[in-house]
Amino acid sequence: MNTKPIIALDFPGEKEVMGFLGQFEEKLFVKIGMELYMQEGPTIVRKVKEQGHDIFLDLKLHDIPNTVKSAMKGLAGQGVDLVNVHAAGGRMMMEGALEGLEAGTPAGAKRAALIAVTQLTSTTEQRMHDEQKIALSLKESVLHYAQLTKQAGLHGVVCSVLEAQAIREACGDDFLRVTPGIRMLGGEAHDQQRIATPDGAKKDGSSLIVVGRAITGAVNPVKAYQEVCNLWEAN
Ligand SMILES: O=c1ccn([C@@H]2O[C@H](COP(=O)(O)O)[C@@H](O)[C@H]2O)c(=O)[nH]1
Repeated sequence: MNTKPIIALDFPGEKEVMGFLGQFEEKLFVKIGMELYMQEGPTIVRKVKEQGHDIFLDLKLHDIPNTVKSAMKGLAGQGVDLVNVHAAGGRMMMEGALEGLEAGTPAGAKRAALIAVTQLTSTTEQRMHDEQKIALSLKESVLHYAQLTKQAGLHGVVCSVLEAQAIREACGDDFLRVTPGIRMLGGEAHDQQRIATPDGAKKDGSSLIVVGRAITGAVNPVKAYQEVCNLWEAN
């Protein structure tokens, strides 16, 4: 898998996305999430793909197993490289997602890797206790979801950098730890709670980093991306 930092294309529409991508000369690894997909649908995936970029389609599916299986079957034909579900949907749902992905991938095409969100990087331990009524520590909860995800046969998880090393030790180095919540030193956290720098992420066991506003909100996004790459690749 491509290990370049994944840029979160959290834009309201195609015009903004193309304006952003047009500033880059190289092929990127980008993330299309709910904001963009809800506006533009599969067309934006096709158009970004046509430009030669790798795509993480971040729709975080979470429903009953049959529904997720069918939805994943539909997504499988869109030619993306990475897709995801919520681990809280349970083992049967994740197995269904994998079955749907296998069934929907066109013959001869490469199947997307499937990962599961553990605890969102915007969540704190206190909020998890108060709102989800999970009595474990946040790290234990993330680790539990990672192990459940591995048992279901998926390729890895979305977690924060703070849990990446423990997941690597428990689930093995091949099991992906995809970490959003990346900020440059002293950068504004916004709604993120469990954050780290790109070099901290590499040191602490991330396999892939997801970076949105630190790049898309920069005055010079190409320069900001290069700075992220330099820190990520330095270690
Ligand atoms: O736990 C999660 C899962 C997904 N995300 C997504 O990553 C990006 C992060 O954007 P920033 O601007 O760098 O904060 C965003 O698209 C989220 O939907 C996450 O942050 N945390």
